[in-house]
Amino acid sequence: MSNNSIQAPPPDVVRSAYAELIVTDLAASRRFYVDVLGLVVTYEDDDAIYLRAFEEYLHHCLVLRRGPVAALGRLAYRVRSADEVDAAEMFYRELGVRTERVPAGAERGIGEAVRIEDPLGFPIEFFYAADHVERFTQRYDLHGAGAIARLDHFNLVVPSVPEARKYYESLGFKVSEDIQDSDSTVYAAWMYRKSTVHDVALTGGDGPRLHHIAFATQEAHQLMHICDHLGAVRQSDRIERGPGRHGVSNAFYLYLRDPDGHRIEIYTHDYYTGDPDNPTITWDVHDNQRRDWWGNAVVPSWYSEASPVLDLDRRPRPITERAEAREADVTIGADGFSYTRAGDALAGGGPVGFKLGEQV
Ligand SMILES: O=C1C=CC(S(=O)(=O)O)=CC1(O)O
Ligand SMILES: [Fe+2]
Repeated sequence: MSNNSIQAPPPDVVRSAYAELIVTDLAASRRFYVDVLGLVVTYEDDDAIYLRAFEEYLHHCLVLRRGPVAALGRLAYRVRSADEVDAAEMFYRELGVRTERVPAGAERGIGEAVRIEDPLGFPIEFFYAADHVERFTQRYDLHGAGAIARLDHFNLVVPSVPEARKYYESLGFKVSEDIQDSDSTVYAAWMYRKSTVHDVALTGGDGPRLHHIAFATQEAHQLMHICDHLGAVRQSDRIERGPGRHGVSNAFYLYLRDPDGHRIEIYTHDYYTGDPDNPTITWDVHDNQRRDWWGNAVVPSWYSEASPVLDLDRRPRPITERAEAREADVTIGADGFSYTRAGDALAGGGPVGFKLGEQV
């Protein structure tokens, strides 16, 4: 995919702004996202629930829409002005991907927008105008102990991380961190427009698929409360990975699976990346602490499972297999208890690379 011939400038993306998830049981999803996660309902009807987090004043950051098959309906980036919606239309028409202009209200609470099937196969919307609603930042009378502050990022499963990185760099995103190995295979990358570690993460795998949507909290104890709440309602099986401390991003993290299996990350305390010379951190795929700073295992489902994505006609996108090595196949760190340091030779000729003995 070459962008050499593109004349039109890319849209000025501010941040990841909302996602639309297709869910098969709206009531069950409501019990998870509202009753457990505590997201605020801006609007709901029989077909959809519009949710926002406590620091947000736009109409929603998440749309749960009832449908026959659980999938990603749309990811939306907010751009800096109405003119940038025009820029998005010009940029993508020149790029030659499917591009549609939709009127204000095509999505409740959102103004005029441009929707595309991006070069990576994802359904993306660029918008500026949106309804403002009450911001509950200091409505501590409404916050639960697990209060979620805002939407933070999207994590996308893509067959080629370098190809996806090049596309997002053409949109002005910069890389904060990535995971490589000694032959320069790239397994993952984190890219940003807002001044944090990422708005979008690229995870090497069969795609296009949605790996997860992440929400930020102010404090780590809010993640713990969500775990305690899930335990109290006997839904601890919604906890897939964590809580723990990431190596990449340094964020405290928790991964949950919603009633349809969509993965949701609750995430806090990453770091500032806003200076122009913010350095990129590259992790070795064999570093046991890259994905969990404490060296805890990454459960296999975290590498293998993700949500299918729909095209603009709401049909599931075909999946392309990753051609390069897969992290779960090559890593010797933070995955199913393997744990080795370069040059290790365990005493007594035992298996090299297992923490606490071989567990899988
Ligand atoms: O947001 C993230 C930050 C870090 C990590 S990792 O597991 O530490 O690589 C995963 C993640 O992409 O979900
Ligand atoms: Fe994440």
